[in-house]
Amino acid sequence: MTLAIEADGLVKEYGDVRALDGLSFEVEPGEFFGLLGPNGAGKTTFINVLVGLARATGGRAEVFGHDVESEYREARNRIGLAPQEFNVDRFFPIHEVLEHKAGYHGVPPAEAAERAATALKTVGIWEKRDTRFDWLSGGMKRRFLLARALVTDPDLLILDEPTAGVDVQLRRDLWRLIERLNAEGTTILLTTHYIEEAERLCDRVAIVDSGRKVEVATPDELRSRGTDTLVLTLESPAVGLPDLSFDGVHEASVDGRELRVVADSAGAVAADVIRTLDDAGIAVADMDVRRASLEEVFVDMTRLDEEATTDYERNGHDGDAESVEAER
Ligand SMILES: Nc1ncnc2c1ncn2[C@@H]1O[C@H](COP(=O)(O)OP(=O)(O)OP(=O)(O)O)[C@@H](O)[C@H]1O
Repeated sequence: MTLAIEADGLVKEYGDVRALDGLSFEVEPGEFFGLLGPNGAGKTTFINVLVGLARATGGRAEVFGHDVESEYREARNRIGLAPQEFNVDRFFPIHEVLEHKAGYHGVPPAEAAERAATALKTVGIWEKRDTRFDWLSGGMKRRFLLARALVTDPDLLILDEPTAGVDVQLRRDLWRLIERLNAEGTTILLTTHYIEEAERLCDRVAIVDSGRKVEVATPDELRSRGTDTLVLTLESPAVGLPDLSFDGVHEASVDGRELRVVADSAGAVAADVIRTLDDAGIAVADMDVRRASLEEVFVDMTRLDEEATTDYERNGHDGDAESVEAER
């Protein structure tokens, strides 16, 4: 089966900045795939390489089997991109902007007009069709970027921070719409700073940092790598604690009536903790388990990666880079 995205050892250097440092991963057709990483991790650079806005310094990438450089047109025609920046022609009514876009991708005029209408209706701004982009509200601008990405009927929809700066209601509307597109077969590549968004929408996520892949897994798998916190409410404030250092327990602390036990798995230690408390004459009134959020795991993973890089650099790596490539 042809992969939707195949990136293999991608490198992108801007002067002495290595925006991509050997990035490799694969996205299956029909997947909802998230790209997570801190600011400057290389997410937008990766997208720019896929859509031909930046030329990789090394490695290769394919979109539905087409090399993004040597088969630029074929690859690009499969992609709809809703970028982070509002890079829209501001002088034409928005329906015309969409028609031009479809025309540029080889769609004949009558069909282009039809597609423009459909895309505007899909994102819910059809009544604004004769308005210029500048006159749309911030939320409508986000909707419009999505319409523009959809007008070429893409197989791969790339959404770079699609809900940045929109209100909660619109964010949920956009989620529903994107989920529907995915259910209808469109492959989605999403970058977002709202980890909750990735957790809710994505089948798998890649965590990238400093231009490198740290991990690829389902949100659930990633969360299970974080720690659980067992929160016990005691009948009365505890003065001292019995020894709770069972296998898998990272720490135990008490504050008044609240005892918190941080462990790899709350389920694996709960019975031992309660029995030990009971033996020590400490009665438990209530118990709750809090699983690590994807956000916590993400922060841990990117911090660990940061520390590893620093050690590596301390040990003599000079990170040299060559000249800046001419951009397309
Ligand atoms: N055109 C450019 N010229 C020079 N450096 C660049 C250019 N584009 C990106 N960079 C650098 O490459 C690195 C990766 O940037 P990129 O925008 O890809 O990160 P990002 O993960 O998308 O970040 P954010 O989450 O902030 O959007 C950064 O250090 C950035 O400063």
